[in-house]
Amino acid sequence: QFVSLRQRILSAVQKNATRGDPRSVIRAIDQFCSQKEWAMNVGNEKGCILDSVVSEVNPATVLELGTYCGYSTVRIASLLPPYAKFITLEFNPDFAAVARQVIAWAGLEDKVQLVEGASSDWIPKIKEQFGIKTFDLVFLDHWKEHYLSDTKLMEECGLLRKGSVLLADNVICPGAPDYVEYVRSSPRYKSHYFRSHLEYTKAEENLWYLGIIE
Ligand SMILES: O=C(NCCCCc1cc2ccncc2s1)c1cc(-c2ccc(F)cc2)cc(O)c1O
Ligand SMILES: [Mg+2]
Repeated sequence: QFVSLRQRILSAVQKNATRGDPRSVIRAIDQFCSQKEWAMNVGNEKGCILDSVVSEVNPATVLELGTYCGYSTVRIASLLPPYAKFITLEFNPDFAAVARQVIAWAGLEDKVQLVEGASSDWIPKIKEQFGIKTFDLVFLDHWKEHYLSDTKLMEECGLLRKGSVLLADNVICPGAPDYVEYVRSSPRYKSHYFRSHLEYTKAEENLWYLGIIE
């Protein structure tokens, strides 16, 4: 019968990755997506940039918007200090179900809280639900047309502080032009981009780095 792409990604992890070894989980997904079928994981090229930003920020609190199969969730969680609080939001319950199993296979289920639902519903509830004051790092990889509205919502909810870092995937492809325009023209942000390519392709892409300065 029909097996969904996300199920095939999970099977590739369970077949080719070692339980409790996050790097082998990442490698298994990248091999599957570059050799068998494209999928919208952040991928290894942008993933290495993500790793370097996580390592540099060394965040105590992290929010990921858009879990998908948990590929970037595993990359981030494997680099966090033991006391860190990491929340990842996923809207699609089928993606969330696969991501939970991928995160568990990597042995990182205790480092991440996967929350199902829409970012616009959850962002206003994070402070009281999870006892988090502000986020040191936010990785935006969900609906591209919600990057701007959700960034403004996080500001309004007091979830961002001076020094918070926002890292956004896909600002070129599929693109988040209103977000880029807003953050580039705002005095509150120091922004720059990392040149890269769309996952598993040669298409031009950037990761957009944002530092909150006020
Ligand atoms: O749409 C993308 N990613 C978001 C999926 C939306 C899932 C959501 C999560 C969530 C959580 C909380 N609230 C609301 C939401 S909505 C995406 C698409 C491409 C792409 C690139 C070229 C193509 F030809 C075709 C697709 C590449 C990427 O790296 C992506 O990230
Ligand atoms: Mg993406």
